[in-house]
Amino acid sequence: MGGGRTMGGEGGRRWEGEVRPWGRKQHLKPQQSLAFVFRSIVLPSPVSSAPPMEKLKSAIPQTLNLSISQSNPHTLPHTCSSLHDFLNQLPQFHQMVEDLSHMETSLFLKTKKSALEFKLKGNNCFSNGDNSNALRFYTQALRAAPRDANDMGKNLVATLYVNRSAVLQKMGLVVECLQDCNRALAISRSYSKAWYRRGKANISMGNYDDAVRDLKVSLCMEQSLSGKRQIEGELKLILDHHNGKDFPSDVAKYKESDIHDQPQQIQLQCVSTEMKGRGMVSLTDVPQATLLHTEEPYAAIVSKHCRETHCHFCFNELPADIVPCPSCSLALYCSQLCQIHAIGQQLQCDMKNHEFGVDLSSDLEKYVGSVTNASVDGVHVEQIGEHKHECGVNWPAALPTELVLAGRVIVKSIAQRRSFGESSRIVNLELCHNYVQLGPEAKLELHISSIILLQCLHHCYGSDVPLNGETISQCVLLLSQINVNSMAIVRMRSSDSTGPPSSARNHTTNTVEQVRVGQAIYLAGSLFNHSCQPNIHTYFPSRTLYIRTTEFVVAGHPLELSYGPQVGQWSCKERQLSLKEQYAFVCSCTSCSRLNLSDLVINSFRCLNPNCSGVVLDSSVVNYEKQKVNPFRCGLPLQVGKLEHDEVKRVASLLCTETGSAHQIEPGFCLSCGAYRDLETSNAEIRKAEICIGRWEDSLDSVEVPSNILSNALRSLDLLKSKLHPYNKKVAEVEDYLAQAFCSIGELQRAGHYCQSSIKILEKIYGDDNIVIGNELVKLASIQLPLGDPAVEQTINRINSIFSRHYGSHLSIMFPHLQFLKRSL
Ligand SMILES: C[S@@+](CC[C@H](N)C(=O)[O-])C[C@H]1O[C@@H](n2cnc3c(N)ncnc32)[C@H](O)[C@@H]1O
Repeated sequence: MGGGRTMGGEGGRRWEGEVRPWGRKQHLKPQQSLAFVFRSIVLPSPVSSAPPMEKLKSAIPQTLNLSISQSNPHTLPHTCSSLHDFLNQLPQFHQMVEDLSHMETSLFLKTKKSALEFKLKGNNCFSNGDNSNALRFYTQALRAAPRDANDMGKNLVATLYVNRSAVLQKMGLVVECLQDCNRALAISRSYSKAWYRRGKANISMGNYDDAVRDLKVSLCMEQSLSGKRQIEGELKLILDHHNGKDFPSDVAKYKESDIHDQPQQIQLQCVSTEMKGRGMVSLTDVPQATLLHTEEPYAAIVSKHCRETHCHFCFNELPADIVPCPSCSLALYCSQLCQIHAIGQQLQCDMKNHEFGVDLSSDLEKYVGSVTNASVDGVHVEQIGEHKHECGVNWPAALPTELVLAGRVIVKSIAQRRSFGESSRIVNLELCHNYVQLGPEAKLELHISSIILLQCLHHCYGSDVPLNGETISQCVLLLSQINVNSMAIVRMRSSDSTGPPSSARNHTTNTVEQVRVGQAIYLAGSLFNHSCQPNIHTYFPSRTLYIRTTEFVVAGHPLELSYGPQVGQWSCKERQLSLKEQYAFVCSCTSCSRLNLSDLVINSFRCLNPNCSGVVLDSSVVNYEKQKVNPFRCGLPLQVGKLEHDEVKRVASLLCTETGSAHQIEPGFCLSCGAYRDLETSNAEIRKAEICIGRWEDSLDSVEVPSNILSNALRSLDLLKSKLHPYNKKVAEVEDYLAQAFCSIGELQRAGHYCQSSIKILEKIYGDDNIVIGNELVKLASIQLPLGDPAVEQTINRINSIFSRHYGSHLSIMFPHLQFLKRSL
């Protein structure tokens, strides 16, 4: 279950496993093309006057358009150079580049004026006891404040950190409060208020030795008499309670050492395959749940919709004490360490203010040094600096994510090229790409996007990013590499991580959702091919890629993840179409090339013969299934090993007989007994049932589900069951919705019944140990718990076993809700 390659919405190689949240249908989303993204660029004034991409496109002469549409990697330098020459003559193109890359037009520059406005709002909220808004405004002020701005003789950023620390303390967030004090002190060591507030935070945390030292330093720094008296009072109160304890450090938030699991010594090898290009295998047998591979991204970027909620470096959720970029108002980090990773330490050190002005005892002097240097000097930071070149200009916010990611790749390549003394190319990742398979529209968009991106980078890097046919064509190919190789960094989110509902009425079940928080390029990770029935699983506790086997894999067998589509999630036809559309390849994985039971039943009809459990297929399925090799006839093992239920075998009994039979895979005819079903009539009735169910699904979001709608839905389910095969996925989906509806009206017994029925079908089409089943079992456990159903123990054990297989020792980091479920037993 791949994290997800490429650009676009759900369904691509961007979700690590299918998750079916209650009440939401999973639809195939068409790929979001660059055209779409560009059309949707909304640059707030004053940049909104930038000419839309469509205008640029329509200005391009027909002949140039034609040669671009016919271009290939060899002719790219020529077409790129011609388009560049053409665009260079257009005033609106220059205007667009100027709006995107010039600091003067930037919407993300810091200004003291707006910082002071936010500060004032924060102060007002704080005085009125409105802590959450005070927190919000101080954070806004910090985003807006230039790092060298002064406010009433003090550094404005330091003042804002101290103000925010006061709010955090009031909110009981003492660790965050202490961290903000540290940040203020890293800027201004002689800031008495910051030492005082730090002392208070240390008192709350029971760190009395530190609290006393903080207050002593604060006392030395304090100018006013009233202030001195207040600090003396506080010191007096705590001097009797010495009990030195360490406080948690700000830098502890992103520590590689938090993750104990190390990849085992499995030797992986990149091999060439006939159908899929390069691929990865292991040289030895690999047991299930083995951590095979970990890798840092070559470049990574936060998703647009997570910019305000997730750290732009490690992609974890932002805490209350957000650390903004010191140079622009766009980037946000969860800690100073992540900030340094993203922009480099240089900027921090500039801020250091070594003057002190007061004589301290050597003991206190040492203490001050340890506090004010800790956050920047105390840890080894690999300075990636991937955001540095994006600071204070519009293009990183205005251009599509994959284009900004390409910018990060190019900048890193340039830095590497410099250190290796190379100069001929701006980028060469040696990854596969899909340029030749792209349509005319997509090729044109890649040309224009590359020219715009390189213009923006050229503005910052000058001759290091030359603008010519060669460099633009390298960028075009890079974008088509990002198309097929980038992975989505996803996080599992549980809808209820706090606890069970207090009453059965209006119960909402717990669901697990995946959030796409970022997009990244992993060089070795890009060499793993796709299988619709993968044997490895990828996940991202931070921005590091982890790959683990989900089953025993013999030496030399391909190690393959899913780029999105999976057996059980979609039929073979849907998977093939999706992979073709998004990655431009015809999937030749085992599930797409050999008959398997899941693909036969997932969209099938019931046999008319009441004593037969055979499947009836429609023509679109038949066309795909007919092209597959029949493993049953060839004596090959079943590919969906976990589907060896007798009853499922019976539905395809024809296929299981090695001798063959008179029956063929033909639309409308039962594969088992050959009985004919009129699919046109069946489909008409199914459509009626679906309309009724659709109406009912729409009502699920309302507070009360009308009872007549529920009884209609139950009737529709009966109708579907009379036409569709018992393992048709539609039946599972309707039962899942019914479980949700019964939950919402407090009928948990019935909810549990439908939830279980749905899971039984999904087990047949996905296999018992698929992560999807684990996610469905989380819903079931959240129904069984309030019912006091003893079966919940077994459910939770199964969840544990499925998720351990996928996340190994990272299970508690990836899915903290499981701890809660276990405690509830
Ligand atoms: C992320 S790359 C994987 C490594 C790639 N095979 C290579 O040689 O660099 C994705 C590309 O590999 C190929 N590929 C991956 N899985 C495949 C599959 N199941 N069937 C056919 N081609 C596949 C496709 O060309 C796809 O665009």
